[in-house]
Amino acid sequence: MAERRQERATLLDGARVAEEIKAEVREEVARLEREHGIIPCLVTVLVGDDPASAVYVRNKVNTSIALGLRSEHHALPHETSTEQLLALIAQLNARADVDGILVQLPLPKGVDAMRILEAIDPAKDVDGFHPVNVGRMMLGQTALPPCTPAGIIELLDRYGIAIGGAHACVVGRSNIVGRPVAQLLLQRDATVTICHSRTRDLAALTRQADILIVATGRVALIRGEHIKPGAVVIDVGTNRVTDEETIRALFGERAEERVNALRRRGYTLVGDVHPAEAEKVAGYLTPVPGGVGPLTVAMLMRNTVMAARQRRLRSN
Ligand SMILES: Nc1nc(=O)c2c([nH]1)NC[C@@H]1CN(c3ccc(C(=O)N[C@@H](CCC(=O)O)C(=O)O)cc3)C=[N+]21
Repeated sequence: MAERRQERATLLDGARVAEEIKAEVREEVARLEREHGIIPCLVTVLVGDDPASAVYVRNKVNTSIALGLRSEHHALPHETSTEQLLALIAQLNARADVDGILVQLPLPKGVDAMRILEAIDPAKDVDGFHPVNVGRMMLGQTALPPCTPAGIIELLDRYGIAIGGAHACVVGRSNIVGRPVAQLLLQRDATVTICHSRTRDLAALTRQADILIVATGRVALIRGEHIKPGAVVIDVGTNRVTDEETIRALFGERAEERVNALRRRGYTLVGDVHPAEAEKVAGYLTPVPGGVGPLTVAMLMRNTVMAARQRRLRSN
């Protein structure tokens, strides 16, 4: 008898794995205080009033507090200058009680984001965005890895998905996800293809991937035809969709719940992967929300504790 493929992809429960990681971090925080009197402190900086950024930062603050970390938040007006931000960073760099500095992106157009990121002390760069940390990661000396890429690797590991020897295809080449996740996968001995907006035959490449990672910010860029049957699909997209028609097209028979969310909140979150089509082809799939997003926050907490240990105890 012919082997029957499973009807639907297994969902990779990022939210659950994030809870596991956070529980580990909480224990580590308690131990640091008990044994060394150290309470790691994360400082968040938000410039302007983008509503999505405000949600993300609040989530980071609340999670820090829930895990026993200290949290300090700076909300600055949209008009803040590069010089004013640099002055704040210099103060935070100099403070012995500050372990992690997170400047929420995107910054307003008037601010030179690269100058800001380069000004953060690499030892306090819990986002892993400073060129020194990016360079160290390239060399395999992963001091503070970027949170979303590190979270994706953690998710694959905790589900027992083999990376070594697999063909991993990354769609997207951003500094915060595409490039670094490709690098981490390479370090774990995957064969890595990086695709982007100028790639000629996207489907021909993505269809060869055992592990497909999509981080483009384009709703439903990846359809059923882009996916190798049984592949692991990691959807990093977090797009706010506000029209009911798109939601119905994306979720098929399961649209009702999403349409309700839209009516309640004014939007619903969707990824870069067409969920109804992907479920029929992929072997494993991360949902949006509840997939990669929560892992990003969990890894930020872990990085903050790691930064505290490395800087204050000179060990890890
Ligand atoms: N300096 C900096 N560091 C970042 O790590 C950073 C950033 N800037 N700018 C924006 C992106 C985006 N990002 C997310 C974090 C958590 C969720 C998350 O928890 N999402 C939930 C849903 C949240 C919701 O309902 O809106 C989920 O997917 O289940 C999503 C996206 C971090 N980023």
